[in-house]
Amino acid sequence: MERRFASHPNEVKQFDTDRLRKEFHIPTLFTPDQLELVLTHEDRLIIGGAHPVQGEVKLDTDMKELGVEYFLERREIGIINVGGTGTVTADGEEFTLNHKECLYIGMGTKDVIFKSSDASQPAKFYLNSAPAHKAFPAAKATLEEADSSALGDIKNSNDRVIYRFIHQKGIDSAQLVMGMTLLKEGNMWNTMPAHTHPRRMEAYMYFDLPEDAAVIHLMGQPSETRHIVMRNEQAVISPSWSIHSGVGTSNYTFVWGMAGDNKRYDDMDPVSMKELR
Ligand SMILES: O=C(O)C(=O)C[C@H](O)C(=O)CO
Ligand SMILES: [Zn+2]
Repeated sequence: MERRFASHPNEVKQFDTDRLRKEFHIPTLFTPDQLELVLTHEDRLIIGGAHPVQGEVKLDTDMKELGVEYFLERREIGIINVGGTGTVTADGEEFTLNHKECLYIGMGTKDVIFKSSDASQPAKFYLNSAPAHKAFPAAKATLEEADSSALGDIKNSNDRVIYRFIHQKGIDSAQLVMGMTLLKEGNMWNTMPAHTHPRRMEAYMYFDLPEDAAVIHLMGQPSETRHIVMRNEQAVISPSWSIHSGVGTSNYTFVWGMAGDNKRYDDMDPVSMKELR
């Protein structure tokens, strides 16, 4: 498991492209038959991917790094499948996850195993895991079951639908909030006007992007922005002091996940367009 430390906005101002990417960009999430994990000290979120192709992948790491006996002893996890159909088995209970479906597994679950249903169309399980203090039941949600809202419009090139899976009025959790935003064809902007939420950090994972396409992800304090060029199936860490927005060279989908003081999706501080620099 890779470890990333938390950052101070005054320090981040000085970063060049390489350093920005080293601290915030997660280039590889899906390696065949492996588990990729990055633990950020921003609210201790673990961001990762399980990509079982020929065999099973177990949710496991060097437990010394987490100071526990098993991965979910003091953690909860949200899983969204961005690949072909697969199964997640949590302490013997099997859940089938189709493309763009979400599963939550609570604290105290000892064994989590990922498997693809068809090796020629393998599953890609994107993972966000946050520290938890209480056990909540495992629960699955499809896009139809998620709480959704339409946002933006074609005039502003940001016509999109936000699906909330794990949140205050949906799947219950200790602190994890997770969902997905789908941009309609011809729409390239997400989260503009931008916002921050000093009560929570956030991670984005962009996907459904053609191979030669990119999303120019914006981060930083509103008056001190920087950009990170993102490719398909890559993630980016957004500290609580940072905006998180992006414009694509084509439309795309992204998974967002948050951890922090509260689970109120609408607890955001809007940034006025005039403030951005
Ligand atoms: O398209 C959007 O706008 C989003 O999806 C925003 C995220 O949900 C977010 O940043 C929540 O804090
Ligand atoms: Zn946000």
